[in-house]
Amino acid sequence: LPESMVDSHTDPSNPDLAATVGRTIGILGSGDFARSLATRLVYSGFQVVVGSRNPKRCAGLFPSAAEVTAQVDAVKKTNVIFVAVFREHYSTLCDLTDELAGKILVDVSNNTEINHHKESNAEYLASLFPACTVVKGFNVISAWTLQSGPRDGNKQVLICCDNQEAKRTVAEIAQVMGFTPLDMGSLSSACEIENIPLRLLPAWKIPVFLALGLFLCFYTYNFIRQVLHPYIWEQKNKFYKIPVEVVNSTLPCVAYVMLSLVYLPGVLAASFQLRYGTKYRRFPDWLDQWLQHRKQIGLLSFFCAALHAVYSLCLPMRRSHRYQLINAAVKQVMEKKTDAWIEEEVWRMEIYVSFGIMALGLLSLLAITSLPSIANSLNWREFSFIQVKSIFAYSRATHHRQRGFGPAALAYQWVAPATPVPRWA
Ligand SMILES: NC(=O)C1=CN([C@@H]2O[C@H](COP(=O)(O)OP(=O)(O)OC[C@H]3O[C@@H](n4cnc5c(N)ncnc54)[C@H](OP(=O)(O)O)[C@@H]3O)[C@@H](O)[C@H]2O)C=CC1
Ligand SMILES: [Fe+3]
Repeated sequence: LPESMVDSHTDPSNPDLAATVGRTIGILGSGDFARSLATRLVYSGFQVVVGSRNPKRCAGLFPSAAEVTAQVDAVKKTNVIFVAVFREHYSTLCDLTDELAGKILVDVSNNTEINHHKESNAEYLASLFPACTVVKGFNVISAWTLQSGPRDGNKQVLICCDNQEAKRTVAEIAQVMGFTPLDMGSLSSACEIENIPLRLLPAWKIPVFLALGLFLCFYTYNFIRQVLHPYIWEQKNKFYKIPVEVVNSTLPCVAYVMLSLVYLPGVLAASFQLRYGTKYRRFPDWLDQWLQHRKQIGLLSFFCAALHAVYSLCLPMRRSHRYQLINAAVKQVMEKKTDAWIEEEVWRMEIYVSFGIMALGLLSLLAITSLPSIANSLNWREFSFIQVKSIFAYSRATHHRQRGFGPAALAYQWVAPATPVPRWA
């Protein structure tokens, strides 16, 4: 599992860090990534030397503090070299084999497809230059993030390498640049790191399909009840309900089922542990998966509830509603009734709306506290206070305290994952 390398290096008076600044860093390539990297390195206090096949042509594109020369010259001047070149062109660097021997090569490359090649780009580079130490890193950072600085955008730089010393050096450089290095272990993790920028919201796939499936089921049911049934049995044309009313009665159904699916796996996990009498036994895979998707399911539930609130607010805006109101008024006049007030109906509606607003408020609180930046600012008790006690009775909490912070306690949470995952996931 990834272990943050930050802790041992956060001290700004760290002599290792001080030694990194002022050091010369080499970059091979003069493309977008190389330019952004050079800019950031120069800002961070490093000497930069860029090795290009055509130094004259591209020198103007780099900050003036960076030296742009031929590849061979650049390589000779430094021990740490970022290879900002595409994998397909790695073999053209083989002319530099002698000059590169014994140096640290940082592979920053990405692929266009998941598992496109048999071996990762970094392992391929290492096989081309066996006398070098290859470190994988920085590929999860875009050229844009490098240029604009780590203030906005992803801060974590995932690093892996077989050599601890080289990995430490690159981690220190990343840290001086303002990024947060994250140790991902040996070079065999490179494949995993290279796949990260290519993944499309991996944790959201199942929850989104679940929400869509539920929506489809409930929509069909509501459509049959509110539109098809009156049409067939009473010959009433209620097709105008399709875009707003049917959708609006479907959304809360989806929201409720999704919310119950957030809490159900926790109960199942607790029963599982009670049944086996231990918290040290792994949950079955399906339950583990389910536990890990609770945050996304919860946020989608909140999304449906919020949409329902907006739809409901807009109901009286519709023309159909206006016509119905006028028709009812006309009918009332014809019947010579002057007062349509029904006390019971009035109270029902007032209480209904009030509860709806409060429910949405509570759900917003759950959703907001599940965001990592906010969840991190709460301690365990505060977090469980909001996540658990706002939903469950107090007795649950005493149960947590007896069982400690084991998976059973986690199981009641909306967000705490069953297995720790790196923040970017
Ligand atoms: N752009 C981005 O946001 C990111 C890019 N990366 C990675 O960084 C690397 C570089 O990307 P990027 O800068 O965008 O790409 P570019 O196409 O802009 O630059 C590639 C550079 O490679 C150099 N090069 C060296 N040998 C060759 C060769 N034989 N044929 C062609 N070019 C060669 C060229 O520099 P010269 O002519 O001076 O030798 C060229 O400028 C890639 O591996 C990419 O996956 C990773 C993360 C983000
Ligand atoms: Fe409602």
